[in-house]
Amino acid sequence: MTPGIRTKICGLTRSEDVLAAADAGAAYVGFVFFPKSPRNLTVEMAHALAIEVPAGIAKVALVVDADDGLLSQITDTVPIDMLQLHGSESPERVSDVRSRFGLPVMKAVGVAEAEDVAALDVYSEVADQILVDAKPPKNANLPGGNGVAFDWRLISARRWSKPWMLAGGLTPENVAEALALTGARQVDVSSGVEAAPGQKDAEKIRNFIAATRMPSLA
Ligand SMILES: O=C(O)c1ccccc1NCC(=O)[C@H](O)[C@H](O)COP(=O)(O)O
Repeated sequence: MTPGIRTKICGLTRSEDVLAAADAGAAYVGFVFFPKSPRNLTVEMAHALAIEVPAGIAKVALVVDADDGLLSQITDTVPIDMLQLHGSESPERVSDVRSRFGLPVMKAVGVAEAEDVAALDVYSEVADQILVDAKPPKNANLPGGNGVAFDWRLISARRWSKPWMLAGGLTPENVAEALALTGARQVDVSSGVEAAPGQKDAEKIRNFIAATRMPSLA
């Protein structure tokens, strides 16, 4: 087993899925606060799930262009460790959220073509982590969690000054190749470990994390 690759299982909605992620060795779990999403949680639901997460696994709250009211509601109610900003938040807003809420902030940046990569440099200056995700398809209802990958070669020679995660269309079958091509040390997955939108599949979670630990990724 190769230590070192850290996995975030995003969009958990059920207690059994939290336990499956923890048992499989997830480093982070993500809770989505976005009403249009099939993975959306109320703060009460998120609180109930968060208190079941074993110590040592970081709990991430994912929001999309959230105002301070929603962020306060989440941070006052749910014991989270990190905020994931997954909308079109500006670099200034990222800094503002960091200082107002006193939590590390991960900014998601969508990549579809070479020119999108520049934004990663900008956000890596202000965020604690960056999530290098696929840009949503044009007709998508969601800004993330679409199960769509981008061309990993676009970032294969790139490094940033902050920790970063690779996301977008990762699956148990392709994650080893994605890691080898990009050099990522952290990955984020939602759709690729689901049985249905919002319902994780314990075997897929296990297979996904096992695939990140292949000896070639040492
Ligand atoms: O999952 C959602 O429903 C969602 C809604 C709004 C913004 C982001 C959302 N998900 C983001 C993620 O789950 C991941 O951070 C990432 O986009 C990878 O998702 P996937 O391609 O499904 O593995």
